[in-house]
Amino acid sequence: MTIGTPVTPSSKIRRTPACTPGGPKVREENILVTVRMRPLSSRELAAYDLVAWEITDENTIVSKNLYHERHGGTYSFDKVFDPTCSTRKVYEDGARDVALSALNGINATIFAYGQTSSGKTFTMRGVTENAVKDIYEHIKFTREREFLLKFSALEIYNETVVDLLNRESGPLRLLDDPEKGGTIVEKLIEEVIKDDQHLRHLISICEAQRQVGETALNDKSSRSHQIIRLTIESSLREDSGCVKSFLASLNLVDLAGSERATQANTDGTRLKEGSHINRSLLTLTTVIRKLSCGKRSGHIPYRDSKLTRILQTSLGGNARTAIICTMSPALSHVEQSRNTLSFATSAKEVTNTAQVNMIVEKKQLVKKLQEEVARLEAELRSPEPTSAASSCLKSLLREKDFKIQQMEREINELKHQLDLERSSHKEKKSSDNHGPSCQAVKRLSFTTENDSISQKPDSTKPKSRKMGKKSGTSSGMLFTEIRKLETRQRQLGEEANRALELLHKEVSSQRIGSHETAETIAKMLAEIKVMHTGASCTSEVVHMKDKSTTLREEIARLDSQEGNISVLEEKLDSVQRSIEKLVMHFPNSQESTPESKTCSKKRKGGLPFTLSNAANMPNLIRSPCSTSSHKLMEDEIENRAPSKRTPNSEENCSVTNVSAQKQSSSINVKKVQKMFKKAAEENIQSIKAYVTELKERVAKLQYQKHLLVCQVLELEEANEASSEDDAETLTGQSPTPSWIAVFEDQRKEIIMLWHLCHVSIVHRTQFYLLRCLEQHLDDLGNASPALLGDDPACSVSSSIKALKQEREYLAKRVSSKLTAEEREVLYLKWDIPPEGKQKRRQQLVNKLWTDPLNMGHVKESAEVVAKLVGFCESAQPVSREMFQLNFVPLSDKKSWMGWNLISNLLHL
Ligand SMILES: Nc1ncnc2c1ncn2[C@@H]1O[C@H](COP(=O)(O)OP(=O)(O)OP(=O)(O)O)[C@@H](O)[C@H]1O
Repeated sequence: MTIGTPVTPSSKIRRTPACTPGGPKVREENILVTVRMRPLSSRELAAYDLVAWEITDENTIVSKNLYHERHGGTYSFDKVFDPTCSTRKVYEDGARDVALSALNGINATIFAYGQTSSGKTFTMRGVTENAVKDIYEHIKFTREREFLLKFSALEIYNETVVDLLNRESGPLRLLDDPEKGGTIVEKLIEEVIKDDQHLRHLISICEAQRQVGETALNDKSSRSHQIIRLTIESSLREDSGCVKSFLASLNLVDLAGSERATQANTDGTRLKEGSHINRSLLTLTTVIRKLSCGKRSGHIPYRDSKLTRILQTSLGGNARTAIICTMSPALSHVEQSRNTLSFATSAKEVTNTAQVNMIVEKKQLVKKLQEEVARLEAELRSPEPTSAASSCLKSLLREKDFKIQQMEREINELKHQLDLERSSHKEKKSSDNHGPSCQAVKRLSFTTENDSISQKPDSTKPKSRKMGKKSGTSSGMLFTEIRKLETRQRQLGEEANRALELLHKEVSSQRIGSHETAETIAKMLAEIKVMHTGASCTSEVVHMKDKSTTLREEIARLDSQEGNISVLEEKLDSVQRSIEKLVMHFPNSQESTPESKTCSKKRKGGLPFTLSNAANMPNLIRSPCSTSSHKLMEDEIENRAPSKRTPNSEENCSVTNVSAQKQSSSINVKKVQKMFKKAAEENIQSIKAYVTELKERVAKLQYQKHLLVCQVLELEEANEASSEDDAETLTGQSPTPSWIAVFEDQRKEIIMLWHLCHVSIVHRTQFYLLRCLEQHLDDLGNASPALLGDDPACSVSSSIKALKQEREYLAKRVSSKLTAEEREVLYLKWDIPPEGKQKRRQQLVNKLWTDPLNMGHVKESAEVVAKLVGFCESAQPVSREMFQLNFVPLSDKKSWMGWNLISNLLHL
């Protein structure tokens, strides 16, 4: 038989005719729905079952209403096939046209739907066989085109996707296809088909691999949904340079059948399978029912089952679809058959918008590739992290942390704005309106050196004191913050100064390093002193002007001091370099004793010059005559030469006594010299560590300053906006909805940054749900670096490690915080196989918060984490409002720990 280009019956095509090369024509058409009734089965015959249906014409089926029930009924479809109809006829009238569309670049799906043992597999086998035959006939007679066919097959068994060509690959993940808007099955094998025999062979492999089991209704009941996919690509053989190729896929779907446990007589594994089958079919029915009410009939729950996710484009999307509904004629199954017919009736109303899928012209492709190459080249040219990769990562992490915090701040601001807008609309502008500036002021919780580290807002204070302040008070607070900042800047200068002085002393007293180094240090010392005096003068002048100056002037002034901080940073850099040189000058700098190694290790744990002990810094710089050095020396002498030990240890400290020792023992003189060297070396190391710390603190100061500037500007903008809003409210205009869009966008960005920075998932959940988990965070014992405010420069690896620990912690709570049923549902939903290298609960927790681009996944992860940390302990489900812009006012809650953390981060 010769088969030309498949033709669609004109009755089925409502708009644009068949695909025309030249542009992607969209065609809108309803799903083709046919019904096939099988003969009574031997079981049914043996049970003397009656035929409950009558096919009155090729489109109509009528219930015989043997029991004279009220719900009789007539059903009409594109075709109704009686039990005598051959599968070839079913294929020709109910599937062929749709199936062969795939040869012309239109996606096509054919599936069989019906109760268990109604004949789905029987029908789909025949349809597939016929389709393969016709496809190869078509290829044979379409010589002008070249075809490339690929084959893949999967089954969905107990909500787990398995590759039928490679079962060993285990459960497969579904990914969203951002380009085509559908779903991709990750790692699904696609095999190029050589010929029709090869294709048949592959189909038979899948049949053998599929999950089949015996039930009371069917000896070989399919326990999974099977999808065979043929991808067909074709192009004209002549290479004219601008020829379009077609690309489409044909899905041949054999669904598992709906079943009643009582009828199918299932228990154990079969019962579990049955419940999964029924659940996914229910989702399919819901999707079809909703689509039949029109595409704009609200949310279509494609994502509720793997089946509907995979078939999404075939259900109301870019595909032509044919559904063959199979049914038993038996009276004993009349209810199930009625359900099938009702599903078929809904499916008839579903409209698809299929279009010809063309591959881009070659020239365009070449252009695209060239662009891509250019982009990659540009990327290669841009500076790459080199040997200092880890420090780059650190600074990147810091930058991202900063960005996250900034965004979190902005989100909170937006949320607050929205709350305000809402309340202002409700209360119609009250004179005691809480302006947005309050929020900005509230967030200004920098701590000074003398403040306590955890400056949580005093919840006992009346709310009105915290929230009810007007912008005047806010400005006052900002002034204070600016002053604090300046004081800190001054202190830093002083400390840098002190460090240099010490270094200078050390260099001159020990005569270490070159003369040049000593001179450089002296010069830097002088410069920093000048800079420091300049800064103090400025601050005094400002203090005089205090009352008259405006916030913006303050910030401008603060900005003009930027240079000072940068200079300070540079100076510290060169100090560091000088120290490096000095260290190199120590003759035995490489051969540190085990003891000095221990000392330096100890220092790593905690620098000697923290803020609190900065005043004691000079005491910590050890001179060879200091008690500790002396002790060290004594110990060494005691260990090495006990007999020569001098009773008066004070005498050992002076050079004269050392000379005396020299006379008596040359070994001891060498020892003492060594002591001196070591002490000097350690002093320099201490100063080096201190300078490094100073540098970090200068960086923090910069950061703090930026934050302050942002907040002042924000405060002023907010005040302006607030007055505009007031004016709007008075004129009765509604607030702008762009806040919502901005909020959504920023939230997405934050989620991505959280992911990239390995931020604690509890923190993410906390922020995502915008509810207070402070108590739970305390319980967690700050398991993650994201919860620790005192180490902003923590490394990526430590973040990952902490995140891992956090996941382990959460995994331990799975059993206690989730019911067995909840766990089971989650395991199925999240594709957690019963057997795996890790425990199921760990696997589940490992999957949480892993797909930042998928908002559904983010929402579900937040829900699960919230449950695990006990957030939803009151058995209240996580409300929808939490994920939208309808937040509970924060004033009712404890303050959120996050902002305090920011101030901790800023704590110098
Ligand atoms: N049209 C038909 N003519 C003759 N026999 C049929 C027909 N349809 C189905 N059968 C027979 O009925 C039995 C059940 O069919 P099948 O396994 O295809 O049902 P199913 O709907 O796929 O069931 P399940 O959902 O349990 O997998 C098989 O033995 C099959 O050969």
